[in-house]
Amino acid sequence: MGITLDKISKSYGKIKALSNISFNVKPGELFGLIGPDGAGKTTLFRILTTLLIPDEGVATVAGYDLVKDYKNIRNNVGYMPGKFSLYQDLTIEENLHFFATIFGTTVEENYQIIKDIYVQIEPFKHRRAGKLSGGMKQKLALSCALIHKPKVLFLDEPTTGVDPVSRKEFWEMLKRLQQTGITILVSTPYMDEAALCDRIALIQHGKILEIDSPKMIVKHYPKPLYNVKAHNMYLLINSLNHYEHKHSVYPFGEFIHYTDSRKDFNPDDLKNYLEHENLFHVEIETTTPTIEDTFMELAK
Ligand SMILES: Nc1ncnc2c1ncn2[C@@H]1O[C@H](COP(=O)(O)OP(=O)(O)OP(=O)(O)O)[C@@H](O)[C@H]1O
Repeated sequence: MGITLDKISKSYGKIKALSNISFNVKPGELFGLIGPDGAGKTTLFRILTTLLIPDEGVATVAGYDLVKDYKNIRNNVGYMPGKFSLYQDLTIEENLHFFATIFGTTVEENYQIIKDIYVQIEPFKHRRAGKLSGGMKQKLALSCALIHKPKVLFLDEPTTGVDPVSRKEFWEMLKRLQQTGITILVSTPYMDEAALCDRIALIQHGKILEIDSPKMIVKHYPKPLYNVKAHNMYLLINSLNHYEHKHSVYPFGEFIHYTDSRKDFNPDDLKNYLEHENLFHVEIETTTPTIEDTFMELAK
């Protein structure tokens, strides 16, 4: 029970939030939507969870048509919106019971599905949701999104504003959840999380740039990429930016990621140029593009 989208478009007045979006998420797949703020991720989630109607295009979720079968979609999907979705004045336990009740089920009936996640916040079950840490809110929101045993789970930036340890734990949880057969569509602006998905779609300005597995998506990087290092990073980046043959220059950890506009680029030419610019200890070596490099290049 996956997801299919065919030429979905949506505008808010003059703003084209989504433009001709087509892709499939296979049943049981963990699929990532990767893009910066304003790329259109939330709009896409709201359409797929039947909270917004697209201007154009058709889509199915868990085998149901977005418009015709919207009630079935609502009963069969779990949605964890990016903005906090819980009732702040209700306790952990009350929030969970509330979500179970509106879906016509009970916490006891489906406890097995959330047990792994819920046991971590159960000791605080009488605490109001408004008083929880980011990581605890996130676990509660996920428990609430799962309590009616959905076939498809939508997670909109679930780790934004969450500390690195909780982020890591969250992704371990998602992987375990995936083993139960649920289809997961998750959005994130973090490229390290993209690498943990089965497949990813890179999205910007409402358009899909590329879709592939994290391993294969970097093969879409169109040029040889180089790590460049020298004694003074500030001078290095300035000099590279002024080099007439530069195609792209991005700081990347202890290196600058550099591509050249020429087909017959010889790194020795660049080295000579940089040494003329008074840079010492210049090192240039080829490197493998990351998902972030690929995104930056395709988004140009
Ligand atoms: N209700 C609205 N009215 C007008 N414009 C909107 C509305 N909602 C979103 N937009 C615009 O549509 C575009 C896509 O927004 P959307 O929220 O879907 O992106 P996003 O990738 O989820 O980003 P973010 O993480 O910032 O929410 C943006 O340019 C945004 O400003």
